[in-house]
Amino acid sequence: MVKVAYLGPPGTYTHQALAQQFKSDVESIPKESISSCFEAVNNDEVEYAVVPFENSTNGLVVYTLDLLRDWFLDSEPLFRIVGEQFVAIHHCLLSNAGSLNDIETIYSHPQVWGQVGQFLKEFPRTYSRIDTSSTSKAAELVAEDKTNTSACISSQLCSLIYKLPVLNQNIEDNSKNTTRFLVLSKRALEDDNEKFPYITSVMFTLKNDDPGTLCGALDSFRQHGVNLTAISLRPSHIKQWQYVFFVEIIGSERDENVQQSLSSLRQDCNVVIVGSFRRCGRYYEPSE
Ligand SMILES: O=C(O)C(=O)C[C@]1(C(=O)O)C=C[C@@H](O)C=C1
Repeated sequence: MVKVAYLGPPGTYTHQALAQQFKSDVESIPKESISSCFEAVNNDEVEYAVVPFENSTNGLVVYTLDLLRDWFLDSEPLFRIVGEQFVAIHHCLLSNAGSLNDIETIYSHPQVWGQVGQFLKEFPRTYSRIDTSSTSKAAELVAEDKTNTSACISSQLCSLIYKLPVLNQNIEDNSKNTTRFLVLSKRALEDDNEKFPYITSVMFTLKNDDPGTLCGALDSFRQHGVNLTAISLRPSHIKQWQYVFFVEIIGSERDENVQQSLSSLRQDCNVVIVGSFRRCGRYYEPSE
């Protein structure tokens, strides 16, 4: 039986990502925050943790990016990103209210508001918006509310778990709305799908701010024929206006051209490899 931590309580989209990744013989352990998922994997309470990383409509989950920076920038922990999952995200409005006109408060996770902008713009009345630690926490709160004037934006699964009627479904702006999740662990996942490429996730800071340093850093990948597919940045928290850059490249850290590109990147940058893992097949078809 493998123990896996996830952002709880039960019914989150992260819980669905976990179920997609670990099909049997799994003990799912809900945590109150993404940061407790990192801690659980670091202190061996669990073998794996699943955390949200980015959404196709609303972008990066900055909490996760900041945790990666905080755990990896100074000291490399024993765990890494060992896999990814993609979940097709279809949001519902759940409530015990008789109609939308009775709803005074809507609860959801902060990542969600930007995914359902159109639905909320057309909402028939004014309401207060309250952020929760997850979409299922929102459902838990609405289920406990005896006034029947609150609603949550959560998954269809939450309607079953928390016994809340679905007032509206598929309220996401984009029908292809998808969230990407990361699997963290001290040990690799079984590598069973050789037809998909490897992805390597790298974090770096610049050693100096001379003209061309950042450009040269990125050119390390081009020089060695490595496909750089994503770049994001966060404040480094070391020095004012210094950034930590997160990049993703196609290829395994064991590939010769990846190793060469990383050694040329190291000339002007402090570099940390955050993970090197097989691309998940759902990247191509998230609802498969
Ligand atoms: O609250 C949840 O259900 C989560 O799993 C978190 C989360 C996120 O952080 O992006 C995951 C998917 C959705 O994009 C909305 C929320």
